[in-house]
Amino acid sequence: MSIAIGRTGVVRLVQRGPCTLSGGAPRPPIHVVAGVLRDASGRVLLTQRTAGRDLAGLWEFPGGKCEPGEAPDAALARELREELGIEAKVGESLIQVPQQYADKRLLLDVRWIERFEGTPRGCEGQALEWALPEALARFAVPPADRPVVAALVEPPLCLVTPDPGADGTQWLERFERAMERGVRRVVLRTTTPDSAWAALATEAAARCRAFGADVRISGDVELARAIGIGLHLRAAQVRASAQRPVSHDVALSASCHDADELRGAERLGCDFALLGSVKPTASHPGHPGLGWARFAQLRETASLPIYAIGGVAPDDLVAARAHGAQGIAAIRALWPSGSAHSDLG
Ligand SMILES: Nc1nc2c([nH]c(=O)n2[C@@H]2O[C@H](COP(=O)(O)OP(=O)(O)OP(=O)(O)O)[C@@H](O)[C@H]2O)c(=O)[nH]1
Ligand SMILES: [Mg+2]
Repeated sequence: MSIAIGRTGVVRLVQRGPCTLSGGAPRPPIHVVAGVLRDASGRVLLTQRTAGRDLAGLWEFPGGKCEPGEAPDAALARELREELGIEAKVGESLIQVPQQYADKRLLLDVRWIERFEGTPRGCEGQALEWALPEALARFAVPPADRPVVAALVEPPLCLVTPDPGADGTQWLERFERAMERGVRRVVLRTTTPDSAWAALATEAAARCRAFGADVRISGDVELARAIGIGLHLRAAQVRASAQRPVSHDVALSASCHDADELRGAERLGCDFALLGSVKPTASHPGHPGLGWARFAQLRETASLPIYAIGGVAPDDLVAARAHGAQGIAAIRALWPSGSAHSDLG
């Protein structure tokens, strides 16, 4: 595996095989803790890796390796003292990203910094930049940091729509209610694509625009073009696509089940993937689900943001983030029931 800087400034992994010891056992990950420091105007601190170190020149969240026996909170407070000259109160976890590099496996454990004393400065000669979250995408970052940046700025929930059935009006009402309850990313999907679906999807896309939500259509390049929204590829389409099916100014994402498909999604320049099924689901009887440990292993091989899908609900968000997921994607768990008072929960 080698590392290449892509068009978007994100550094991408070029995978040539699993990162293993000569005997074939995976190397244990290096536990790296990093902190998200914010200033009064909500800007986030990035620091630039200095010349002569791995990933030199790239921008990262300040932090470093846990020493043997050292607790992660203490390690992060020590790193921030050494690197920035501040005393920091380490807070909750943002995301834990397992990531394979050419020469090592990493667990990038990112914590919010609740508060700090002192003014951060580059004690090791590193450059510092405070950037608004929406500007973070402009920085060239290591592969493990791409899911971290996404966790800071992109929606944690992704609704995949259920079939509209016979009552399109009711479907649209429920769709709007999902938006009202905070869904800000949608994959419009049906198993019965027809002209009624095209009309409904057009309506749903207009609702998304009104709510400022990101929206893509599953599987149908022509319909995506006609409505003027992003495209979401089915896993079989990822496998069948030699090149990106839409131009770079059209948002592209994909559904994946394994490492090959994740690599395919990354190769096509998808900005996120859905990976599952994580848990057993009623729609796939007899399929045990990947489980969180396998989800994290697959997450390691790619650097794009990945939502967990399949039997998961908003209750699973903490587990999802602890296994490197951007969040959870769901049909049922994000689709409001008939009662106007029931919650997404
Ligand atoms: N601190 C930090 N390290 C990161 C990030 N992303 C990422 O891939 N890494 C990788 O994590 C590894 C450990 O980080 P580090 O080099 O800061 O470790 P350290 O502060 O203990 O420094 P040292 O080993 O040079 O003494 C490096 O390989 C680095 O490239 C990030 O956002 N922050
Ligand atoms: Mg460091």
